[in-house]
Amino acid sequence: MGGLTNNNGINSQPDEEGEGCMEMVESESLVIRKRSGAYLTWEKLEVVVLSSDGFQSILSGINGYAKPGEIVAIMGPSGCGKSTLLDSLAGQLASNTRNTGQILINGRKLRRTYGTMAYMTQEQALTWTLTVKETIYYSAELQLPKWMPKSEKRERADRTIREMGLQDTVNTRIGGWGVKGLSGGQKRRVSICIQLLTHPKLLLLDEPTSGLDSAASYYVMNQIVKLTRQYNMTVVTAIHQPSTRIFRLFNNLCLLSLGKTIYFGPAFAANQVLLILS
Ligand SMILES: Nc1ncnc2c1ncn2[C@@H]1O[C@H](COP(=O)(O)OP(=O)(O)OP(=O)(O)O)[C@@H](O)[C@H]1O
Repeated sequence: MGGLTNNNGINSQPDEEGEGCMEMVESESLVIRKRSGAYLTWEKLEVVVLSSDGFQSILSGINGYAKPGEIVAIMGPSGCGKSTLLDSLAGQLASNTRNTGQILINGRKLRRTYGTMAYMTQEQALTWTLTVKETIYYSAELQLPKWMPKSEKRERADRTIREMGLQDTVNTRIGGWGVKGLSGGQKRRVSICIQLLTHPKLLLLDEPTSGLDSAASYYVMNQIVKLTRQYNMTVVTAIHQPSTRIFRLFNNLCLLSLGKTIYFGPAFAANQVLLILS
């Protein structure tokens, strides 16, 4: 079947539970309530980089899980392997790497179908000449399935714009290269908005708050928490030095050091570990 392919290379077909079909005949809110979640597990993950001298280990024996309606934060010093873990979970590792271990969603291997997964990488590119509305409308056109009427795509785009608090900026250009446009925080929100369009069951975010001040960071993370609960999403996010207020929003913490898990468990219970490490 030839469905649309979005910017993550995900095929815009109904997933194995046929949810795309349900959406054709039922209201969105009903579909959201009916959606089963994605229980993600990763076990004995190993990632190595291949080079002319042999190979170098980047991740070693990593285990963890993420549940629907909850957020797992991946933390650790720069270079410890946070992005590599997210790339592995997304099935988007660089071609010079090899991985072993098991990544399962609801006990099965990841099938990259419409609405299953969205991944916001650190370098998500936006077209600086487009307005926010154009960016989100074009993304909706590309990512949402062919069978969805244009009016519904627009509705979904408008709703997602509101959910990320971007309604006052819809006619502002993204900007860049000397052209005044959105603030850094607003750009991150546009990037997240694009990923949310398909209502993914699993959302992977690499540093959604990088470059933002503490108020903007809190706003972004708090919105993500609300949407995680509302859509029963499973969220895994890499984050660098979150404030205490943001840290309290996380359910579980996966703390990495030199490519190994040094803590995985409830974020509230991690204070002692973080104190010892600081
Ligand atoms: N494709 C690759 N080729 C060579 N080395 C790589 C590759 N991918 C990752 N690495 C190396 O693996 C280590 C972990 O990188 P990774 O980007 O996962 O770290 P990180 O914790 O996300 O860092 P940061 O917080 O700075 O973004 C680094 O030393 C990096 O240079």
